Amino acid sequence: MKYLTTKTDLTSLNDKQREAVISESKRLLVLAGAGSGKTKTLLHKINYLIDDKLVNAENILAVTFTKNAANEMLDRMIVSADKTGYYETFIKTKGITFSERNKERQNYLNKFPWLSRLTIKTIHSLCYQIIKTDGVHVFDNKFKIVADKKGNNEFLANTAEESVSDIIEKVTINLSQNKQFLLKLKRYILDYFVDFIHDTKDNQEFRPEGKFFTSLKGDKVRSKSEQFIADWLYRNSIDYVYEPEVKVGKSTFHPDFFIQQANLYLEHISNKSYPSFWKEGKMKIAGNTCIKTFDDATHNSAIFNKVLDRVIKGRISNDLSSATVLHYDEEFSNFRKEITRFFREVNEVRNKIVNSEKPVEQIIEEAAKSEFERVRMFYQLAIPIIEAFNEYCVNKSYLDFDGLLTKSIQLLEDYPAIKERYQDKYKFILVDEFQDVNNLQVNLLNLLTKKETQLFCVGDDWQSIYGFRGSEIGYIVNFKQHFSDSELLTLKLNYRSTDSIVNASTEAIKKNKFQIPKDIKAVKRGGQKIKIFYEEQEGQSNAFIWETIEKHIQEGISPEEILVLYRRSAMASDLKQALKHSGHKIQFKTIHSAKGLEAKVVFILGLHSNKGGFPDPWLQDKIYQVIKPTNYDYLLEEERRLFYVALTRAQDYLYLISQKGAVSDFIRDIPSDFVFQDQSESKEASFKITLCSKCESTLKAHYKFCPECGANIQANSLPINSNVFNQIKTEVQEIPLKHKGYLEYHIYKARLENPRAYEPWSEKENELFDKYKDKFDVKRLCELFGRSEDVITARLKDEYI
Ligand SMILES: Nc1ncnc2c1ncn2[C@@H]1O[C@H](COP(=O)(O)OP(=O)(O)OP(=O)(O)O)[C@@H](O)[C@H]1O
Repeated sequence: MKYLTTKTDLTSLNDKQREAVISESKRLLVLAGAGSGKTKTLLHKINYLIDDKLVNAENILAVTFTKNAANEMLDRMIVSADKTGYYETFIKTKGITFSERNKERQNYLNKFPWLSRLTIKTIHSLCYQIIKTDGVHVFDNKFKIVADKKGNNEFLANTAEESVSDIIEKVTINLSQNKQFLLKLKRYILDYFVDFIHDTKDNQEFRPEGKFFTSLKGDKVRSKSEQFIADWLYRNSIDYVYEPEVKVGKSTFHPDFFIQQANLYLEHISNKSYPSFWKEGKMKIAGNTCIKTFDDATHNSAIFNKVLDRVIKGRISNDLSSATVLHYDEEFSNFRKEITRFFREVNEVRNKIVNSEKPVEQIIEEAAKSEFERVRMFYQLAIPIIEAFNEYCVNKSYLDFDGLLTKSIQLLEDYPAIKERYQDKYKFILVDEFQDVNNLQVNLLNLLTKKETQLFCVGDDWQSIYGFRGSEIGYIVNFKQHFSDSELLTLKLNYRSTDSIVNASTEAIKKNKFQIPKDIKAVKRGGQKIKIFYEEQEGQSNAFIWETIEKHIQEGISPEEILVLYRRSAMASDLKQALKHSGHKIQFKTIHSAKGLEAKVVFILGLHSNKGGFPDPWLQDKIYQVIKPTNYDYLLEEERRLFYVALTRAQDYLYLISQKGAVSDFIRDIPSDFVFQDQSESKEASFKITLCSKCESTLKAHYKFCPECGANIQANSLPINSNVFNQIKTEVQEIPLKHKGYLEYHIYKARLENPRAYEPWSEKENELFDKYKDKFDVKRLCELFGRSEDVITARLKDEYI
């Protein structure tokens, strides 16, 4: 590239990055793989516009997708402006709190007024500002934000006390005053969460081997038809006994139902029922009234309702209208988990409908056409809930995150003068992580952009991981179709990771069909190949991870530079618990929340092919297919992109945790050239174990004190081999299988029961103990000091070592 003199220091950029910075293109996409300096390029562009092009900072808008990313951008801008280097040192200081950081950031923004004139914001925060300023035309500018979860979000000061799920539950309770709605909801929860009658096009009618269907009353019955009868009785508040025992002479029968109020037995006849003449005869002799209902009638629920009305209600004298009132709480008290999951799905669908920009009527129509009963039933419940939710929010002046966008779009569309004001203000719009945009966001960007505006986007289609909540990878892949007269520039050098990591991740992502092929090269050469650990039992990798972390820390890597990643939080709970006592504060993150991060050492957990492993294309659920039909391959590609994001967070060391016999397909996609060769699925973890010569406990080699007897290990240990260890751990049956292979069993057990019990005593604790030991009994001392009774007793007797 030709030699260039700029006021802005662009010497730390490569040629392509510099080309992007100085480009005058009105629509430019800088496309690159991970770690290739996209954000760095975008920030240099802002500096360049201000210093070289003398653009007024007020005319620049930089958009990100998370508050963290916006803050990170601001921090990086301050660092480049602050020539003293103080701010850079400050933000790298260990242990500074979130609010200290915010305060210092604000100080610096005051110090450099041009920086505070820049608009560096999340897209939601930009919309928030738009609605606050001009929202009165389309909504209410005194609105409150309603968030998915209570707690932290970027509009905390103006967030409603109730969360989205609170409101969903509230409106559902309200709708449940209608008994039909309440029972329909209960029917859904019982059928599809409790009884798991998933995905069958027609519910199975009869299963002779057992009772699989739950009635609204809560008992288990044998067939869908019997469930229908039981439900009908329940809906009409008619008490019944299912399969009562009837003795006639020496014979015992179990008719299907006994309805005491009508003194009536009911036998339901399906084509799978056993012949009933004999039974009927006997019942008649005994003077019992037994009526029969037939399966054929159940195929039409209206007819069957009539049949039951006639044969049962007619025989009951008391007033049915005085039926007991049903209460939401009572009906669902045993199904909290299930109803919460249902609400989550309703919310998911609610968000997807907004993002799809399809009218609700169309969704209702499509759902009604579904060949799956579960889907039809779901939408019969979900749509009234969503409509009631929307009405509730309007009445309370609440906007959710998508609402911020839809209202801003409506405002700019309906009020051209306001739109022009924003267009004139933001002459330069820079978008980071462009691969994550959804329809609404692109609509908004289009409204903010006029012909003269420079739109500068950076992104990586390989890292598009928010399709599940509406982002559209098509905008980046087909950028040229969506933005006319646009240009594309590709960055090909990865500065973050070693070549094994770059090559492995590039090979893995190449399996995706919907992508822009890129030839990415690593700047860093050499380094360790990727290591894969194959667990034989769940949790067995914990010891391996612990030891690897210890090893890297001893080599001088700080714990903050170690990152543990996982697909879903549950995958890490065991390891978190196991590492709690290691004393090292390493970072744990879901892959989605690790976007944009980098770390020297990365572990990726849960790379197995069992249920809940990785890949896990959960959106395949037919409920979501109504709004946006997607096939398995499409969803699998998003999972693969998520895997790519995880791999590319690692700078130097990458460890993948898999399972023997259930290896994730994604691991198989990594060519063996990039994997540590001493590994095979069959190789077991090795443990460094020592034996305390005082009490003969087995323990980890690096322990200083024996957790059992408190002896000094350095002086009292004998190395033992892992065979002894394995022998011990298999002998102990009461330890859950998943913990075997972690720490030697009794250390683990003791530490779980009383984590602090065996830690050495600090000076302060010694001092307090001496002060209080005569004032309290042993039990209280155990509570106060978090130690076991034997330790406290030993101390009281001055026997503790
Ligand atoms: N020209 C360069 N010379 C040296 N280092 C660079 C250069 N460009 C980027 N880097 C370094 O590479 C790393 C990744 O940069 P950055 O975070 O900007 O990448 P990115 O493309 O936005 O990454 P990702 O998409 O994975 O989040 C950073 O540590 C950055 O300092």
